[in-house]
Amino acid sequence: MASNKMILEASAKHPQPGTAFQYGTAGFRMKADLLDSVVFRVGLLAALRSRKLNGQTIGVMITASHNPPVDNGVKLVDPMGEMLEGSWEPHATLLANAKTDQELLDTYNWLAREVKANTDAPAHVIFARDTRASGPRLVECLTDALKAAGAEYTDYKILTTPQLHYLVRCVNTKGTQYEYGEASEEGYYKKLGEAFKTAMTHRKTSGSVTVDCANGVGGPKLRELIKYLPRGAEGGVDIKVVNDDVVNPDILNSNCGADYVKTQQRAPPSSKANPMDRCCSLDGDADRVVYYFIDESNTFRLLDGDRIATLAASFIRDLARGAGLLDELNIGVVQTAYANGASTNFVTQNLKLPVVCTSTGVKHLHHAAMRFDVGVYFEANGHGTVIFSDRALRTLDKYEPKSPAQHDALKILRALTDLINQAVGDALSDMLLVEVILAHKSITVNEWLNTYIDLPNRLVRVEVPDRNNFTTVEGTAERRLASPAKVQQLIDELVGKYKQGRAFARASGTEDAVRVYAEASTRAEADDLASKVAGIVRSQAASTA
Ligand SMILES: CC(=O)N[C@H]1[C@@H](OP(=O)(O)O)O[C@H](CO)[C@@H](O)[C@@H]1O
Ligand SMILES: [Mg+2]
Repeated sequence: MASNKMILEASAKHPQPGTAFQYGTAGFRMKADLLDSVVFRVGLLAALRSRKLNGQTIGVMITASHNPPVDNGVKLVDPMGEMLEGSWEPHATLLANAKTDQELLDTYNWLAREVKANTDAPAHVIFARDTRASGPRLVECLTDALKAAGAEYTDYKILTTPQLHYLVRCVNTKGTQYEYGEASEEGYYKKLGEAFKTAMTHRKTSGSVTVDCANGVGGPKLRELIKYLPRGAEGGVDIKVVNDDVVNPDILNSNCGADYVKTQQRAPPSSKANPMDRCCSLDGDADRVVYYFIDESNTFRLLDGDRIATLAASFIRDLARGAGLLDELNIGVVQTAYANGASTNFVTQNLKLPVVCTSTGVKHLHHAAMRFDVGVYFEANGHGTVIFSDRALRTLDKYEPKSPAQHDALKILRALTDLINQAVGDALSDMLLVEVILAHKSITVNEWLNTYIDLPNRLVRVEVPDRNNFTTVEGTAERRLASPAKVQQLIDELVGKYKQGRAFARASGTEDAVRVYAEASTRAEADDLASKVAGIVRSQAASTA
């Protein structure tokens, strides 16, 4: 039973440090030292959210993903394993910014009335954390809140972010026709392992895959998962795990991991991979993956989220056709404006599938993907997954194949619905998906790369006095600026001068900067366009400051 006195007393242990906080694209994320009060307050909100949703279980993940080891963060997971509903993000911000314990209590009680949540009703919360040194302390802040708010909770200790999302979905679907899986860490490995084995029937991977785990939680979890997977010789996959040192928390995300590889456009310096070896990198909480290799002329080649999306869409489309279900299933791809134009063309022109462009941030992509029977969504940086609608699952379930070939395709499609994490993008599950597809298509990473040629592109970060001056036009998926006045017009005039030119600028949702993206038919043109657009942004930002 929650009591005002208990909340006041517990809150007094975790005073607000006088910082202004905001629940952003990826929850709260910053220097771990500043987060005690934030995590405490997120605990109160998790209890409230569970109560609002009739006692369904809410997840809390403590992680700062690819950020440096001194940072940490916290985010909420809704009952089906999806991100917190957008309309509740301001509630989190409001609680985090209450200045005193009394103000916090008043805000909490006001919020409970506002959302019509009975603070005495049962509340259920589960949580986990990544490997950061600040994790255990922040867990104490969280449990102080859950106790004070009278919520029942389970501590799942150290997990990847997608594992926690999986568990939330399992707990909330238990005993229903949509039961997602066994609500335990082992249940996660078993589900992926069995689906992988089925999807690999009569196939084998070529060579091995080297997985850089960013010295984060993905390392020990991948080692565990491997125990449930058949090896290469048994029709499975040989996985070499590297950068999996979680004993020394200071090397997390340091010169390795998906963010390093994507932003630096190079393999981790520690990599011992030979030319043409298949490699991939996870990020610090294992919800993001990119593939890469060094080609025969020693050039680094990246296979990012766009490449995974096109590979998956092409495979699933072929399977649907093979099963005789292509007309039954509405398959689509969801990208953001950062997707390479060549990938968008490949999907629409070669695969003949629809592409939807959304604002940045996985929750936008996930939402748009839900409108398809099979929605393939990835951000270029490797966040993403494939989701199957209830209608698609029912169709796959009741369909009776009319030939052995249809039977085989259907079997693989069904296995994919279990292999691919339906709650959220999952680096471990996505990696197994890529391995399955490469084995089925019997292609190398080089052949995968040559499916289409990327347009040269450049992403530039521009620091401005106030990024909030940069707003986008609604309905354009952040591809056009509404303010400062004239900027968009100047960008348009410039872009028209470049062959296959495309460029846009938008304020980052996670960093204090404006991001400029440009692509064009040659490297020199893409670089030139990016630097000129950045110049426009800088000068207009200065004139509006
Ligand atoms: C260009 C880019 O990579 N943007 C990233 C970054 O968002 P920004 O709003 O651009 O800062 O962080 C998000 C959260 O991790 C991620 O979803 C997104 O893809
Ligand atoms: Mg992450």
